[in-house]
Amino acid sequence: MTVPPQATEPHTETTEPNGHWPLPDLAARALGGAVLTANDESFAEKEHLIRPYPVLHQSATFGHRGQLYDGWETRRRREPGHDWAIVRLGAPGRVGGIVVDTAYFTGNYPPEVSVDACRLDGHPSLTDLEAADWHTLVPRSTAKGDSRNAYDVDFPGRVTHVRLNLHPDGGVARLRVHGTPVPDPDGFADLPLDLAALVNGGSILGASNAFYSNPVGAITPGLATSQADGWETARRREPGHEWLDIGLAGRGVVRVAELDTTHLKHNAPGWASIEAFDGDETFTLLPRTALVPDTPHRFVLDNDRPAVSVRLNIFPDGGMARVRLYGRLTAAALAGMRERFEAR
Ligand SMILES: NC(=O)NC(NC(N)=O)C(=O)[O-]
Repeated sequence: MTVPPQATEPHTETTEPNGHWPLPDLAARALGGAVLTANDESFAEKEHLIRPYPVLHQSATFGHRGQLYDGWETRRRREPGHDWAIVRLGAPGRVGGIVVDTAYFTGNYPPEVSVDACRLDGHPSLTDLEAADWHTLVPRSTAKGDSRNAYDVDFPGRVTHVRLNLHPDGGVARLRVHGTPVPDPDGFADLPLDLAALVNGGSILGASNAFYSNPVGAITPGLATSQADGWETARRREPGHEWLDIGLAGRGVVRVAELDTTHLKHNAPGWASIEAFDGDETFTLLPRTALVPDTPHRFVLDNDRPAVSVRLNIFPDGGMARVRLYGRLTAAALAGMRERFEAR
């Protein structure tokens, strides 16, 4: 199916099943996720499963293989067994919840699904994956048609790949694998890193307003593709200002802040400041500073104090395409990261 890109899914559609601040989707294409293989994709291609966009549908749009779907759809199975697809997580980590979205699949959704996981660090081949030790994340469970089927997951340890199983066959529009990244500290060597980056273990802890987009975009790799890709608030009509709280990859010293207002042409904040938190202590990383629209700004900070989280204040409102906080983890934080990576 040829489906044009839409704005990325709004914040409200990515809420994590147990109701906390949404855990990011570890399978997201923007993080490097990929649908590696499927046993069957006769009706519709497996790659649709991790598209970041809301599901599109037009009824009675028949192609050479039947109705076109923005999802993965297998043929009607005439022999025993089930269908499956394997997805590589862009950010390997601990999985907290899975969403199997069957939007628009009504007469052809799988009545039951299950999800397995494995951990194969490095760059495994499909043959390696076939031979891997797979564990159950979601046992065989009922799925509804045309619905966001959300399943809680309680599975310890780092997952690198998931396998979605359809019992016995059918179509699924999207697969979201919500969780917490567990990075490999070896990848950092002894280099400074972006302590805010999701793939390095940074997280969004809260936001005063996330009306237009999921703020996790602001700590996602690469340049923002449009205004929908980043953090954008509604227009503020009361006194005060908006803010975004970011958990750092670990306790570390931030030396350079990058505040990128790219694509925010008529809605960039006028000014920004950054406060840092370390236990009971609060200190200023960046005093209130003027910003310009549609521009990546780099600020070298006069700082040698470690912090565990920061608050980015924007005045009075607007958003931020990307926030990068370059610095170094403390030795203890690096050791903690290694422990989490090695936990099985
Ligand atoms: N892509 C399809 O045409 N799938 C199905 N049929 C319709 N009409 O959606 C089916 O499962 O037979």
